[in-house]
Amino acid sequence: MGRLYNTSTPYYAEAVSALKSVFGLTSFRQNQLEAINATLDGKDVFVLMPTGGGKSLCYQLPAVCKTGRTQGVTFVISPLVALIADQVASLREKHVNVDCMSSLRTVDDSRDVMRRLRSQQKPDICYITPEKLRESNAMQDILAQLYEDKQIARFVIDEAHVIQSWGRDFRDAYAELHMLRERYRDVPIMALTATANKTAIQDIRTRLGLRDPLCLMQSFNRPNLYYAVQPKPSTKKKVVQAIAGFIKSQHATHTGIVYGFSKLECEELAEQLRNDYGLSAKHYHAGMDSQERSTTQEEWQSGSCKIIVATIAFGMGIDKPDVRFVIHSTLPKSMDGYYQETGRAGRDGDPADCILYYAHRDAVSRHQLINSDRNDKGPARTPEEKKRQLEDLSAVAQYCRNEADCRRSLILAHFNERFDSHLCPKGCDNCSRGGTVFRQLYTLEAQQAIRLFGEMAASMDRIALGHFKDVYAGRNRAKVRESGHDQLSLFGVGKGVDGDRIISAMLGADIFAIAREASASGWTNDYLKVIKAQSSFCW
Ligand SMILES: Nc1ncnc2c1ncn2[C@@H]1O[C@H](COP(=O)(O)OP(=O)(O)OP(=O)(O)O)[C@@H](O)[C@H]1O
Repeated sequence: MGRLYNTSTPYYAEAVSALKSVFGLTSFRQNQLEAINATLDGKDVFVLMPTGGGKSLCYQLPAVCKTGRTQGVTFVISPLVALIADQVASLREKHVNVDCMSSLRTVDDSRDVMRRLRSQQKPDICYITPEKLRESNAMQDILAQLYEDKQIARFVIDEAHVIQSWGRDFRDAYAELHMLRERYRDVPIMALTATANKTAIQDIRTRLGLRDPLCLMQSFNRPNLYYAVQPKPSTKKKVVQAIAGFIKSQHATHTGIVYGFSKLECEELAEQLRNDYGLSAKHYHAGMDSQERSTTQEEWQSGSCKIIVATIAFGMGIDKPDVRFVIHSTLPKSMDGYYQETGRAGRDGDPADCILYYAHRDAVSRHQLINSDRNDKGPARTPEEKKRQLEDLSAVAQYCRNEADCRRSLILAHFNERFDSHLCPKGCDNCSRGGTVFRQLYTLEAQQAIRLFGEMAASMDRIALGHFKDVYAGRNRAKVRESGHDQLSLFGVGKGVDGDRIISAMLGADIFAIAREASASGWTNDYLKVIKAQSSFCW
């Protein structure tokens, strides 16, 4: 559907008029008009737009139009009550007739909304959480009646990626949304998300039963974001020092987000940034009560607190335009997650920094955690979940270890988008370094490391990582002498090369693996294992 064709639809005049009079905007952004025209024409639509791209307008605007093929209420299924509250407040300021059903509403409020849905003064938009939709029988009755009266204009599934069972934001009530198509066959559906690769898109389409949808996708490139990966210092104290140093030197007066892994880590990090470095930082995680969380978020949103140190519980629906930096103190769970989290920076289009601190030890602990049966989200992981989480981890670790390729190209490749790295001059650490990247084959060194491992394994059951590195590098340590490994024919075979990097890259390529074991005294030891041999090896 071309742009010209879009302006000649029967819906265009009303859409432009509403854009100006209701939303106070002057022009459509990429794909907005296409989405609006298609849904007003009764078609299913799938919208994939980067965070901050303007997805909300794609369904809010048609909801106030009267010329569409389908009439009545636009139901918006949205996963977060806080997000719903923000959207409702902002629409009410624009005098849009909007209601919502969520756990934040009192029983009386909900009754009121349902009464209005049954009356002649129906809202144009009704936001609802998937849980409320599933659990309320009264709501089901209302929907059935509205459907019979042809008074449902469309269903909108916001943050549609939540429907994927393996997704990190998965909610089981989302999985049941397939019933919308089954029960209300003629009602058009619009699904929107900012995070989906090809498989995920197909999955969302199938799960929602979309019928020949108009798929609107656009580049995921965020040209104003600078991406960099920094080596993570070896102690907690030095990590805080590095983060504080970066903020103080580059963003002393700016707003930002620091993502940490655990609730405790976030609390400690925020406290140290505050007490030791005088920065205006507060923590945020799912373990806080909802009042405390919304107060912290409000303080950050209003600018009275500059830095939020958070787990990934902080994010979905954040619409603060002037976030100038997003720091990851440890590696994110997946490339999808990384894109989403960094996407909260620079929504106003001005430059912003995305810095990730990477240490191989973090990847090892995460690997260990996924393989263990502990799961922070409740029931133990299924084998399929484990596999997918390990794949996600491996993709992120590979991204972090890559010191040669354009980071923007790597990120966009994850969304199956080709990006010419020449268009990223100094837009990431790897492109900023300039010069020519030499790729060198290290097949021989890797093969020798595997052979050395074999020689050592003949006289030792479990080979500690540190010990292996010493023997590979030919270090004359007491432990090496005691084990007799200084007498092996391959002792010191990695002397002339950067052994740490070769071994770490072999770990990343799943040639080696680490088994972490706790000793009786509570210390943990990392032991090396060989997983597979590789025919060629380079970085
Ligand atoms: N056509 C437009 N012209 C100017 N500003 C717009 C337009 N459409 C949307 N915006 C603005 O862009 C910002 C982001 O829009 P919106 O919140 O809909 O993004 P989003 O795609 O839903 O992002 P997220 O995935 O993070 O929720 C808002 O401040 C909105 O007012």
